Amino acid sequence: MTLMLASVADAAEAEIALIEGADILDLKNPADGPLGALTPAVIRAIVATIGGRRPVSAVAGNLTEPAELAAAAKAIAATGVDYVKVGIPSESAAESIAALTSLAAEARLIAVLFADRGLDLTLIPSLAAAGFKGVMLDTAAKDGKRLVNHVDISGLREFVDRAHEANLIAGLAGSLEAPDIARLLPLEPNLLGFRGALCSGNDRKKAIDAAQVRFIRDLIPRAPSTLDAQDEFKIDWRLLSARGYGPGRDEKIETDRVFVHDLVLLVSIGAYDFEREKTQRVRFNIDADVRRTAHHAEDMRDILSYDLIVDAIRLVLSRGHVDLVETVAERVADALLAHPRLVAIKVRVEKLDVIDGSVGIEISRERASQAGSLHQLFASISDVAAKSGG
Ligand SMILES: O=C[C@H](O)COP(=O)(O)O
Repeated sequence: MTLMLASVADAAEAEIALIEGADILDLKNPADGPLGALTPAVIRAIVATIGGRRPVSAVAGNLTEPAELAAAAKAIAATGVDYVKVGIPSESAAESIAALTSLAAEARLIAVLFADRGLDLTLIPSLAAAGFKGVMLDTAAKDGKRLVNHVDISGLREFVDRAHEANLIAGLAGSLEAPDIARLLPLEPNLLGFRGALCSGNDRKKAIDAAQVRFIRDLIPRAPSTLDAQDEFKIDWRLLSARGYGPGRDEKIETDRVFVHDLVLLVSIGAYDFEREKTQRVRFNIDADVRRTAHHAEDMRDILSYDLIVDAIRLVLSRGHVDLVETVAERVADALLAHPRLVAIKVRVEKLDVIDGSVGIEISRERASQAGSLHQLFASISDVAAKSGG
């Protein structure tokens, strides 16, 4: 499952983040760049205040010289935090990893790579070999550009997948905003990290705001044990389903339609040999029937964003050549039906360069029942927990 990491600057902020449900408290000085460190004395005091109620991480500072970085990380590890986040400088990555290897044997280190400083995915196996526990992708320049402005959705999936293949915790951060969350959750990162989005005016140097922490928290599914406490999951559909009840196709569910129309992308598709050597234009039309909330939609908690549909298409296409439009349509429908709010979907995929006109497929798929949606949700949570060893 995906946990919420909240970066906090002092004990008061840590208490707010803890009360509002952040899963991991990350100690840093946001006034001093992306990985500004607090002093060991301040970190010790905050750790004592938190008193083991949540796991705590702390950053080692914005350092580029390997020996200095290792010494700073060692001092932070000695404060009693659960994890030390260490920025891996792109100019001395191999040397820094080597300098941190002995500490990695005795402390839990999370490497931070920066998406805006030339992301090098080949570092991931080296981090695993050096004994790091995890790797986070973040942005160094806090200049309004978000993580997805630097690495597209298929690149982010590759980052998460490579980290999991190396048995590392995978984290994503970098001026993430509320609409980013639903887009990143399908990639199944173990952590999503936030600072700016939790603060007044989305300004990471200002104080944390309890309402904003709550808003972000509400967008990330909680652990299964707390799911039943959420409004959306008050009915125990698993229990009802086991007893033979449950809303099926006949039950009227109020829906709204979210659509993406006339999206044309260059795709490697086709069963002929000559179609493997080039891309061709493919038009996508998607109509998704989405379960309506009981109240008027007011923020990201109430909707399914069209971004999710575009991302699902791009993720399906990023897997490489596909012979059939039918396969693409089924994969897009499957990916989107994993979203618990989606009730039914129509996917139309047309090849535009085959004849003077278009050829293609239109499929309609619907969720069998709400019990099905819950099954999928729980299955995906246990998959991630298994991947992260937790
Ligand atoms: O570790 C996560 C970072 O503190 C994220 O900060 P940000 O959301 O302001 O980029």
